[in-house]
Amino acid sequence: MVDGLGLKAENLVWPQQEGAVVKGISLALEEGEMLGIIGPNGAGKSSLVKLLAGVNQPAHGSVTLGGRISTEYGRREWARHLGYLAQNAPVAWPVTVERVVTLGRLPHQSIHSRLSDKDRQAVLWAMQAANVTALRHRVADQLSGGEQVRVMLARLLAGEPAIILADEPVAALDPAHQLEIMQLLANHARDVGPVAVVLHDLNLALRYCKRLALVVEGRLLMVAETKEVLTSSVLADAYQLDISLLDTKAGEVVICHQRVAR
Ligand SMILES: Nc1ncnc2c1ncn2[C@@H]1O[C@H](COP(=O)(O)OP(=O)(O)OP(=O)(O)O)[C@@H](O)[C@H]1O
Repeated sequence: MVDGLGLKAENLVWPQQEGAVVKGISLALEEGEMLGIIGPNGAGKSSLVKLLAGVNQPAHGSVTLGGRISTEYGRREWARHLGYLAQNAPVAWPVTVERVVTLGRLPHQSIHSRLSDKDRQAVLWAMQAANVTALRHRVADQLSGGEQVRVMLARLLAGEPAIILADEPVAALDPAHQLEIMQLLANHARDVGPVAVVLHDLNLALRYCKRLALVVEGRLLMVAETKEVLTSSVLADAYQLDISLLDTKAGEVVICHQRVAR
């Protein structure tokens, strides 16, 4: 990570002050953490992550990486530090999975350079990490939705970014692959650099994220330790949900929820 200083957003407003979707959010990713971003549909989570990722520029406020404002970075340099996985990112190209994953090396290559051994190793490692090696010769746009998410994650990992921003990466995955990808992201946070992940599954948030940022109507309602956010009163406010935390025999805590009676 650049200077070990991480990613910091201050007072982000988007798309403009009038009718803003993101209404003045400040947030910093801490070293070694996997931050969960939660909140109801339409709250502004994806819009926030696109601002953090530099996909959209704020009307007000700033994003800094290692103390430098995001707009001072060239696109390749930025992409070497920060990997962004968009929500429902479709694989739009009728090329092999291996080719798609290899595109993840672009930030490390000059325009006409050939693949180096390091590039090839990174691609093989990324395919293995995202569990798509068996799919490597398949045509990417013919894969299932869940397989495509894993391919796009492999493409991101091949770029070896320090920071990962992932927008609902597990929404289309079966339970086993959900756990696999969440563990992969948690390992990245522990060993490489911070991860911010948008989640709707509160049980996954509880299990994998030490801190949660709760976004409601374009504002950061709360950013705190996961167990402080996942309480009955906070979730009743944010989602109109009645929740119970249940201790299982295996020692894990599970969230059960139902709509608050109107
Ligand atoms: N380019 C845009 N211009 C104006 N409004 C937008 C734009 N993109 C999204 N919105 C609106 O901003 C609001 C927040 O959308 P966003 O996708 O950020 O929410 P979200 O919290 O990620 O939702 P979900 O959980 O449903 O994915 C929505 O009302 C959406 O219609």
